[in-house]
Amino acid sequence: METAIVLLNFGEPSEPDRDVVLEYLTRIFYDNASLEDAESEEAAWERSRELAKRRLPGLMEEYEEIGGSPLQPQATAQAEALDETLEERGHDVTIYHAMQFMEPLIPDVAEELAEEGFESVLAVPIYPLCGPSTTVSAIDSLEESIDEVDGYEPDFSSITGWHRAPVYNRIRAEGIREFAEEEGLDLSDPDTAFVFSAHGTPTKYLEEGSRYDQYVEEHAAAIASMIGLEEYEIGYQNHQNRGIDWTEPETEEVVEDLGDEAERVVVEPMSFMHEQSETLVELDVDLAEDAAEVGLDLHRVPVPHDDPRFPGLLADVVEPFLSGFEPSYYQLRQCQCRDEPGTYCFNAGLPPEN
Ligand SMILES: C=CC1=C(C)c2cc3[nH]c(cc4nc(cc5[nH]c(cc1n2)c(C)c5CCC(=O)O)C(CCC(=O)O)=C4C)c(C)c3C=C
Ligand SMILES: [Fe+2]
Repeated sequence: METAIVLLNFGEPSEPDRDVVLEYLTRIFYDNASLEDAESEEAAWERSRELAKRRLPGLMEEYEEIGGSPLQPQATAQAEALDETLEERGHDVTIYHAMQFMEPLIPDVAEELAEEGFESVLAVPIYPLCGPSTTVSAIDSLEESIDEVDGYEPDFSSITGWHRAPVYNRIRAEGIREFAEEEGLDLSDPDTAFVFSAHGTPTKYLEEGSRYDQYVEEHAAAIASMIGLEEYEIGYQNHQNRGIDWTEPETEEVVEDLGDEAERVVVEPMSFMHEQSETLVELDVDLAEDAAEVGLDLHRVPVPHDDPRFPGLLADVVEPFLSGFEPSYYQLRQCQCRDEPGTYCFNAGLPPEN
């Protein structure tokens, strides 16, 4: 029985093309339409187009600055590396990658899976920290798209949160250590501040039960203790377009406040497994400028998208599904963020907050 593994990503335009970026933004806003109370689906699309038009000039500027996003080639390389690793391990499997908001779009990939007739499909979102608008929404979208294909009913499973996988933590911790060494930084120097920067999320999603902020906090604590960091800050990169509340504090504010305390700041972009506008522009350009204004040199840790251990980590995570043994043998358990049959993660045992 051949299995398809679908690596799910956010997607980002490879070229700064206005029409493409407008459509990309419209899809993102529509996917998050539940943040507001639209009266109908048509009204939700209308509102998404309005928000997209408003956001377009700013985002175009970002893509022009970097000549388009490198996310797509990096995601393709990850899929190829996983393919090779699984082949070396003797698994008969085909790897796809699908994007929530850019081609190859999830519904198109679902059609392809049906045409090829895979009997089993495993969805693996490449988001290190499970969240409702990314991990959960991407899996929902793939399962719904498969359901919509007439007469196609493969076994469907998915893996949501994998930030607790030990190898992943080692990749991030060693990445920080190596970067500090290369840049000649002493992370224990009181003049060197450290900030974990996470993509933010609307607080409405947390109120509805997402544990994203807790994952951010526990992962930052684990990495800090692996690298012997006693003091650090967490900041969120927010996308406030609708006048609703997002996670606090913002990375920008955190860095501005550090101006009185340190000479430099090291920033770890903990939410990402690809370089993209959030790292290459929001951090490397905009945040570096904000930091300079308060007298801080900013050093941004690179995203370990091509770490040679990453394909092995993904292969370990998917192995029970390919070999037919019980995923709980590897501590994978029923996911609580997506409480659907066949959805597994490493996070189910999260202690309740307070
Ligand atoms: C490659 C680009 C992006 C990644 C990866 C990404 C990850 C990510 N996003 C959220 C939560 C939200 N993001 C939202 C909007 C949004 N995100 C990106 C890009 C990436 N996000 C863009 C271009 C946009 C559009 C808005 C903008 O200002 O640029 C939203 C929706 C907000 C809304 O509808 O009002 C959410 C929610 C998380 C948690 C995450 C994790 C890695
Ligand atoms: Fe986002």
